[in-house]
Amino acid sequence: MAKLISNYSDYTDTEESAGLGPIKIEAQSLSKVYEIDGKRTFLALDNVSFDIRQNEFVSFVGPSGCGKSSLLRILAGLEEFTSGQLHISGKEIEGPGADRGMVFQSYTLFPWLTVRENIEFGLTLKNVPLFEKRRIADHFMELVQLTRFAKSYPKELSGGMKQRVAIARALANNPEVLLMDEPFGALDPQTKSSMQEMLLDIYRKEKTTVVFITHDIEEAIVLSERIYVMQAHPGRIAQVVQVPRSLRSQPGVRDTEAFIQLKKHIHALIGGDSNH
Ligand SMILES: Nc1ncnc2c1ncn2[C@@H]1O[C@H](COP(=O)(O)OP(=O)(O)OP(=O)(O)O)[C@@H](O)[C@H]1O
Repeated sequence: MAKLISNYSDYTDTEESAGLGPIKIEAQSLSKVYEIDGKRTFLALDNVSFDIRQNEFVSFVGPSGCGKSSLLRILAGLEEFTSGQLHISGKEIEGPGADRGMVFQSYTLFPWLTVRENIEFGLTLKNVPLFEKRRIADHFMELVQLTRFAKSYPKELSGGMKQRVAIARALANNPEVLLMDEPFGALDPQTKSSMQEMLLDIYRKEKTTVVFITHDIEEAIVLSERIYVMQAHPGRIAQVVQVPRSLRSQPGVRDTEAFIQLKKHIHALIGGDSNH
C-alpha cells in the first residue's frame, strides 16, 4: 500500500489501470485568456495538457482561481478555449452535447417539476416513449435512493437529495462523460461523505467516465483514480497523481498514514493555498 509514497506520479500498476478503456478526452496545450473590459487580458489557463481514459474517474484539484471551473466549462462546450487542442472521443468539441452530462455545485433542478419529472426532463425532450422513460427514471431514482420521493418537488428536498436528483438527471441521458463542478461543495461534511460513497457506487455500477472538480484534497483522493493537481496564477497542472486503490473510499482510510502523506504531498504541490 505504501510503496508509492516517495513518488506518486511514477506509480503504475496493471491492476490499477485494469478496466479502463482507450483515451476518451485529450487536451494538448490548452490556454484560456479572458478579456476584461475589452482592454486587459487575463491568462486563466496556461498550457494545460491532460488525458482521461474511458471509465476513468479523474479529479482536478487546486486552489480558488486556478481555472478548474473554466476547464470544466470548456469541456462542457460552454466556454471556448483560446489556444491548444481538445478532443472527446477523437472529435473536436463544438459546443455542448448530449455526450456530456453536467452537475454543478448550485442546485439546478427545475422547481416546478417533481423528482421524477426532473430526471425524465432530457428524455422528454428527446421524445423517448413513455414506458422507456419511466423505466430509465425508475432505475436512476433507485440508484440515488429517491424512489420514495418521486412525486416530491425540489423545495421539499435537502441539499444532498437535490444533488442526487441532479446526478440521476444527468445519468438518465446516458452521457459518455459526467462533468461535475464541486457538486458536493455546499453540503455539510456528513452529507458530503455519504454522497461521495453513493457517487463511487454509481460510478462502479454505471461504468461512466467522470471528470470531477474540487478544491477538497480529501474528496479528490477518496473518489479518483488519478488527480490532476493544479496551481493558480496562471492556472496550470503541477502534477498528475495516481491514487492507490487502497486509499480510495475505504472505511477509516482518511486516518491512515498513507492517506495523510498523500494529502500532504498534494497540498505542497498546490502551494498551501487550498482550504484543506
Ligand atoms: N468570464 C470571466 N472573465 C474574466 N475573468 C474570468 C472569467 N471567468 C473566470 N475568470 C478568472 O479566471 C480565473 C479562473 O477562474 P475559475 O472560476 O475557472 O477558477 P476556479 O479554480 O474554478 O476557482 P473557484 O474554485 O474559486 O471557483 C479566476 O481568476 C477568475 O477570476
